[in-house]
Amino acid sequence: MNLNTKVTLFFSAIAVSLLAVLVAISLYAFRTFSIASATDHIRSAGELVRVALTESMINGVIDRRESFLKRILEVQGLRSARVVRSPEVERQFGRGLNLESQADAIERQVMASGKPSFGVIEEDGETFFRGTIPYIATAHGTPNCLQCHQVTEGSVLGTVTMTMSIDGLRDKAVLTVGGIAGAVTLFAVLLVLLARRMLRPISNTAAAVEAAVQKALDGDFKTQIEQRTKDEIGQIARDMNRLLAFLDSGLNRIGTSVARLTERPATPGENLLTATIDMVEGLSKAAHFKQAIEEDETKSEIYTRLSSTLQKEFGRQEFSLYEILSHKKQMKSLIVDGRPADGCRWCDPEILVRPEACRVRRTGHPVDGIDNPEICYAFQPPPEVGPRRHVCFPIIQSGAVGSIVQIVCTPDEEKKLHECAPLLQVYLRETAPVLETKRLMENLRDATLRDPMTGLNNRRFLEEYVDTLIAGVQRKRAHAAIMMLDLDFFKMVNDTYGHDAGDTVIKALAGVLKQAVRASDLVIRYGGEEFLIILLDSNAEHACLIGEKIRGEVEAMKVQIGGTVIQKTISIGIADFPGDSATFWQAVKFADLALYQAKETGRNRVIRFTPEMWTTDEDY
Ligand SMILES: Nc1nc2c(ncn2[C@@H]2O[C@H](COP(=O)(O)OP(=O)(O)OP(=O)(O)O)[C@@H](O)[C@H]2O)c(=O)[nH]1
Repeated sequence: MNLNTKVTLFFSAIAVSLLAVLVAISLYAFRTFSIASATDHIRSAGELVRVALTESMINGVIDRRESFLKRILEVQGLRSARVVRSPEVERQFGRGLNLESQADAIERQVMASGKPSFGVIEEDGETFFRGTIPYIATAHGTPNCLQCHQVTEGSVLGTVTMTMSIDGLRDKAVLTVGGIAGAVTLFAVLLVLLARRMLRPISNTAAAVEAAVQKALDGDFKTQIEQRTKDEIGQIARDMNRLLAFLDSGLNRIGTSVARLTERPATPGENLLTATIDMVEGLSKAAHFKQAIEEDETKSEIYTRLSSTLQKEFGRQEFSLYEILSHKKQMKSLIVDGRPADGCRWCDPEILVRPEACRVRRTGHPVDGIDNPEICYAFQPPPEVGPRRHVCFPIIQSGAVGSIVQIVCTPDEEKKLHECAPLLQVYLRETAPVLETKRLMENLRDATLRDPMTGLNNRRFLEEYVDTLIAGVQRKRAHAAIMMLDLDFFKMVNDTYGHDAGDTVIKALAGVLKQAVRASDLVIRYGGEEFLIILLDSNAEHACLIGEKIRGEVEAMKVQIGGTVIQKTISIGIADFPGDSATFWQAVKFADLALYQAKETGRNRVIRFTPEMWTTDEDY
């Protein structure tokens, strides 16, 4: 209900109430006044009749009283008048005129009580005021009643009954009350009109403010409210316009900044306010995300967090995360649909071994398979899942594509995916430098754990890795064979051909050793020309066979140095962990003892550790 209606109803209610009260009071006052007035009239007329009758008696013309009583009816408003004799008077003077002895009930009651009776009566559909007044015998006055009437003082001599029409009075009352009602109604109507006129600027301004607020809620702050008056209402309109203008320019500035951050221009017709709120919320979440991944320890944790963010924040269930292994010129699948995976689900697996087949990897740009479904031939969703679209984003690290995020969706999710793409790219931009830092740190760490000359892991790596290794062996209740290897008379190579030649031989040996074992086995450059091989899930017996194979391959190895071919042999000692010792480093020492034995017994041989070596060579 608007203000105008409320005011109209309010004043109408007041006017009706006022009218009702005034009419009630007026009617009551009129009635009271009319009765009082009629009573006085009848009392006066009654007294006149009494005086006239007394005079008639004195003058001896009492017989002509009937004519007097008829003439008195000519008094305006008086309808009937009659006198009734009391029984005492009848006894003294006879029954009198025809009607004078026919007292009705009221007259009898007045005669009995000596008290007048007044009241409104209905007769033949008409309303009258009737008064019956007793004539009381009194000893006062000249002549007094007792001079003629043989009654005691205070006796009722008779009654006079008169009726008066009160139609005139009623008409006047109706006229007066009608006048009052009309005046009140007119006053109320004028009051309502005046109030409405005064309220119009308020209600119009209120309606304009309401419309402006509604538009503002829809993101449009450009509305201006008409300033209709110069009073407080005008001030409200002016202040509201200032507020709207302030919000409009502020929101535009925020929106522009946010759009710049998200690289997402505002789309026509969208609610700028809610879009900005959403984007600011998104940016805030992205900032928290960045903080979280900065505190993550490894790249793997970052990818896992990114994966769960894609699921929880973006509602994505089908996606892939890839990493580019630049030094191997390969791509690695890390996560598919939220789970760790090393294969492809949504792309041709060829991209893993030939990253150029991946369009994002090749171009360094996002690939939008929604606008252009045929854009990337490597996108090959499994036929059984039905139609799918994809958008792929690069994560640029060190100026090149370091990782790739691929989002897959059904055709009816295209719009949603397009909408969330700018914010997703914000997340990926936040992720890029953190991933890059982690990658550099991992490379740095890798460098400290690797021998730069051979590319093999070094002794420090073994020291760091040993706990994991032992835990793995113990968990699987398996064995690990430890193989200690040392080139025979290597010093001669340096002495004869120079240190570079010695390096070349060591590098060639590293290649032979790497080739001789499985990728899961560990080949470690343990010292200068000393190597350690750990064969996982193996035992000493099997290691002896491998050791023999290595020994033969090293013996057959020919290293070309200038015009000279160098051939060397190698000695190998083998121990079993935990077969020979439950302590890993003790088992390494046993392998070293076996190597020492191999050297001692002529070199170029493979010797498996036996417990006697420990007891007989305690001084070693
Ligand atoms: N060129 C080169 N030589 C190295 C490297 N590391 C260790 N050496 C040399 O390897 C030689 C090892 O010699 P020794 O331990 O005395 O033994 P050996 O001559 O191999 O004889 P045996 O082990 O007893 O068969 C030393 O001369 C070291 O200087 C390296 O990285 N490059």
